[in-house]
Amino acid sequence: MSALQSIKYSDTEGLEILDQLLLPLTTTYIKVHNVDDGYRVIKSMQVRGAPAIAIVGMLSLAVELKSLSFTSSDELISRINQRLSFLVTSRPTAVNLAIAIADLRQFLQDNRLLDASQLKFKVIQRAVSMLEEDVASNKAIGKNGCEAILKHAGETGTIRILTHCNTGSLATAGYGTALGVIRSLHEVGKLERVYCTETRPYNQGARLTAYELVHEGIPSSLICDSMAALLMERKDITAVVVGADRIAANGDTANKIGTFQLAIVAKHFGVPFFIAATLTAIDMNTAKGEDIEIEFRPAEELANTNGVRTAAPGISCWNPAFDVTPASHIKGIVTEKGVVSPDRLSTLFAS
Ligand SMILES: CSC[C@H]1O[C@H](OP(=O)(O)O)[C@H](O)[C@@H]1O
Repeated sequence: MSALQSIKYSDTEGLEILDQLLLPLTTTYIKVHNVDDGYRVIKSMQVRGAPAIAIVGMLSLAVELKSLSFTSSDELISRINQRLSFLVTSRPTAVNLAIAIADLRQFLQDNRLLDASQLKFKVIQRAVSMLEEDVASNKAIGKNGCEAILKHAGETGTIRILTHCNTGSLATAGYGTALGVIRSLHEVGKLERVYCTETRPYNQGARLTAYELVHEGIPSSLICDSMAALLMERKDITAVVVGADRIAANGDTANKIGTFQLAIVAKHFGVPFFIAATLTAIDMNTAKGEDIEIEFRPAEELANTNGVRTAAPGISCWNPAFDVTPASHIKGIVTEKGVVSPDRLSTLFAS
């Protein structure tokens, strides 16, 4: 059965995103007509996941440009740069969108001599190509991560994986990063069971990862975040595999809140901790984890569940959406180009 599709794009139908705030009980697609819509659905987390954020952001620019005409490439470039400066402020921690924006700005500079219609066509083509490129990258991540975990496990029997948040088809253009590794292990018949954390307060695990795993019949169990230590003590977990929103040059990794404590518990029990991410989540311009901006989300997202107040009225909330796992707690970073230790990220970019 095919995985769930978070992003739909066609030349004729334009751009639609699956409203992930309503999953898993309601499946509703929302039309995105321009960058204002793109910014809104990203900031509200109707679409989320570092790769999906980058793809929807760039496709929202593409659909906006298709509705406009320009008299010169200078006018086109000025419009695009102004919209990109707005779009990049939608969510600060994940770097994928910022990298895609920086790459597009360079592309515009390098191709500023093209006429407006040629340049507009190429900008739209770049955005559309991100969909296929992301799926291909995720499948390579899945293969590389599967091989690395089986090698660590000594290829004997089947294995048990713990994962956090949602890093599957709902966080990407398809297949997923950490969940792509899990899919690959399942496809080769080596996955005994995957445990997914609830991932409070947005519940990406309980609502989205569990949805993907059940949808595809992958053997899985849901745990709440506070059960992770007992799980690793009692269930012989082979490895922890999670995603990344921004990997600093020294290998420190920002990911969904709760990742850092999983890494601490994994280190305590000697369970290898893997990050799975595309190269576009690696930010070599940010030296270390403490330099990564952590997004804080509205108190209501912590105090409420499905819009119903659960916390005592009047209590204040501290609601960071991410934390940073130090490189010292990470065994390997799984990418589409291979698996490296956190201190060898630069080798991924060597020509
Ligand atoms: C491959 S998704 C990467 C990353 O994005 C998620 O954050 P959010 O749901 O807030 O967008 C989570 O941290 C995933 O690990």
